[in-house]
Amino acid sequence: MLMQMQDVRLIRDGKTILDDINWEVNNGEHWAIIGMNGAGKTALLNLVCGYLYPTKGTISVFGKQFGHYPLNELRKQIGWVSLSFSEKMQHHADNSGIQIILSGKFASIGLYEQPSWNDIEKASEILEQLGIERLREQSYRSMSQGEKQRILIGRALMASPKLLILDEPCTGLDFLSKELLLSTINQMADKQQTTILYVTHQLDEILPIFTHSLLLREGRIFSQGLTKNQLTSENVSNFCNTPVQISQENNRYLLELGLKTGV
Ligand SMILES: Nc1ncnc2c1ncn2[C@@H]1O[C@H](COP(=O)(O)OP(=O)(O)OP(=O)(O)O)[C@@H](O)[C@H]1O
Repeated sequence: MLMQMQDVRLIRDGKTILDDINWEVNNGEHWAIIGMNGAGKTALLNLVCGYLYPTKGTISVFGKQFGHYPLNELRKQIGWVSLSFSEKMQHHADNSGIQIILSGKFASIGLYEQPSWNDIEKASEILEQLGIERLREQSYRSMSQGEKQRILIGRALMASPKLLILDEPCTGLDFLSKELLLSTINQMADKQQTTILYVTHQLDEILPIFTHSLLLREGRIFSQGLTKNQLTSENVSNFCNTPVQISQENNRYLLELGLKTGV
């Protein structure tokens, strides 16, 4: 088992942000975490990485319970790609694609240590696997938003994380860049050993690689399990308190408002 939360509650400033969280992630699974704004998705990820501590309940990551494991060791094995991280990277915008990827080895923002030949080889492999070799020498500053996201995923992979968190990676991307990013994620899931937790508001981003889904509403798990059982018209209609019709086309989920009458 990779991660387990038992009966977790999180209270901050007198407000219950998460409650009754029972969730298990196993090797070989990739999870989509779906929730509206303010549902508690970021808080949930902060608990996984030990940036927040639960008010009640227990959390184990990689088989070790919190409090029994140095958090910096744990975090080295978790890659987290988010918009706030991408903003921090702006201070090192002169770095090239390969330099940014290499910095992931040292968990630093910016490259201060001399990488070995093995590191450079690994970074080159990642560039190739993600289909972004052409960004190798290009400055981060000059990359498009979608290219930056793909480089940051590469950076996270450099540390060979057991768990990779992609926090709304398609935010701000145009439809073409979004499709390119999704296809990169698809390829990566195929070739890397890492388990992905993918946070999103959008059902069309939930690729077939996401075997499992967790639907979070107002700080509680609304439902969880195999994606194909979660993303049904009935379940999603109940989840959003609005009748919706879910269909699948080319292995992608589509959502339409309103139920078809069938007549
Ligand atoms: N320190 C805090 N004190 C009080 N409330 C907080 C604190 N941190 C988060 N919250 C609240 O907890 C709720 C969940 O926040 P969170 O950022 O986890 O949501 P989210 O699902 O990631 O939302 P979004 O999709 O908009 O990013 C929000 O209502 C937020 O205002």
